Formats: sequence, structure tokens, C-alpha cells
Amino acid sequence: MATSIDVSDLNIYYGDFLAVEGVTIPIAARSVTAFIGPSGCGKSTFLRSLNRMHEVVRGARVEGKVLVDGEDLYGDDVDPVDVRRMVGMVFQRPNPFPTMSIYDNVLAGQRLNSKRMKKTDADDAVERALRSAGLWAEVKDRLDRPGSGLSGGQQQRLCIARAISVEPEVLLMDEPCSALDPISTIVIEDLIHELKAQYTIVIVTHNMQQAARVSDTTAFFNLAGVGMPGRLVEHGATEKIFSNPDESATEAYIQGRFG
Ligand SMILES: Nc1ncnc2c1ncn2[C@@H]1O[C@H](COP(=O)(O)OP(=O)(O)OP(=O)(O)O)[C@@H](O)[C@H]1O
Repeated sequence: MATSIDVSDLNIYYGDFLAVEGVTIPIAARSVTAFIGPSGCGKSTFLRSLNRMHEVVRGARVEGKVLVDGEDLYGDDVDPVDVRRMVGMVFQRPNPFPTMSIYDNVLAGQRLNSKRMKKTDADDAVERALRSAGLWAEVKDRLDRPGSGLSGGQQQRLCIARAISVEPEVLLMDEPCSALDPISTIVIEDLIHELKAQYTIVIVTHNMQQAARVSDTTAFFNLAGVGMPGRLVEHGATEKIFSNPDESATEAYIQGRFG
């Protein structure tokens, strides 16, 4: 099933501090949406609110709605653990469990969800996730070796395999290539392109070329001033945002005039 996200009037607070204000945005199923904008404008905070990950910060809260296929992620009876299974996340620095084997890393999410599996099912799940993450051929002969023995780019693909092994519907990626070399970056970008056939993907990136290369839709966030909350300035088809944005601030940012 294709999963779309509808955010309306979202405010995100850290304690009393309003970090992100009034975001309304639809995120289309099976597409890649890029969040761009200067440092501190709330891209990561907003991304994390899409799977309630920001709640790990004490005092963090939201007002407004995040509907995933029509269901409010912040509804009273919604368990954040279920949300994070459905909406997976990949972080800036590859973070496989270092002493855990490649095999066990892929299954870590399933085990957290306390899902018991037969060995053959587990083997299949590991192979499927590693194939989807474009890593199978490189690691199939060393599945019992620690995840930390892989290159940075391979570790990031291992983290993608771990995220997709629980069969989420949405994948959030917070600057997934910023710690990688250019070749590994291209590999991950190609992978994002393939994964969007199956997943709804949202990526935060500081790299304008990357946003232009990988995304269908781009959302530009900005701060009205120091100490002010971040806001969504505009969003639309990536081609339009990069060639003919409606707002002058978007154009100035894309042309590298600030941020
Ligand atoms: N854990 C936190 N506690 C309090 N304030 C926070 C926390 N994390 C972020 N903030 C604040 O929220 C605002 C938005 O930060 P956020 O990291 O989401 O921005 P960003 O656009 O992702 O920045 P960058 O591009 O530098 O990663 C900033 O003012 C930041 O200082």
C-alpha cells in the first residue's frame, strides 16, 4: 500500500521554545521529498516529528496533526513504538551496533519488536533487506562479522537494511550522506531512487545538488530571524523550486546567497 503523509498546522516545541511553527504540507506516497534550508531552521526537528522521534527529548511536544494514510500519529491511543516501526529512520552518521554481526544488525529492529522468527524466515528477511539496500553481494560471505568492519558507505547501507527489515511504509533520512565520500554518496542516492518504488521517502539535505538529483518534491524551510521559529516557506516540484521558485528567499538560498 502506498502511504502518504498529511501535516497540518504543526507547531513543535522543546519545552517553552517554539522551534518550528505552523507547518502544513502534504507528502506524496512513493516519492522522495527533500527538506532544505539554513542551519537551525528546524528541518531535523520536523523530520523527527514524522515518527515521534523528537519525543526522546524531554519536554518536546507538538500541536497540530500528522496524518499517515489518514491516521493521526499523535492520537491518544497511538503507541510511538508502532509509529517508529511504520515510519523508519536513517541517521546522519552510520550507526550499526558495532559489536553485533551484520546479520544481527539487520534483524535488530525485529528483535526489538520481539518478533520471534524461524531461522529460515530470519535468513530470508536478512537477504531481502540486504538486497534491497544494495549490500547483499558485498556482505553475503561475511554475515557473521561485526557491522563495524564495513566501510562508512556500507555501514550506511546496513542501517538502511536494518530500517527496511521491519517493513516500514515511510523512510526518513536525516542527511544520510553527509559523512560519506562522493562515491558512497552516489550509491546511496541511486538506492534512494530505487527504494521510492516501494517507500515514501523524506530526506533532509544540505546539499542542493543532492536535493535536485534525488527528490521529486522540495520543501524550503527558513527562520524569520534569530530566536524565531523555523517555518516552511514553500514547497513544490523540485524542478520548479530549483528553476522558478515563488519566494525570493528560496531563490536566494538555492543560489547560495545565504545559509
Ligand atoms: N534537543 C533539543 N533541545 C532544545 N532545542 C533544540 C533541540 N534540538 C534542536 N533544537 C533547536 O530547535 C531549532 C531547530 O533545530 P534543528 O536541528 O531541527 O534544525 P536544522 O534545520 O535541522 O539544523 P541543521 O541544518 O543545523 O541540522 C534550533 O533552534 C535548535 O537549537
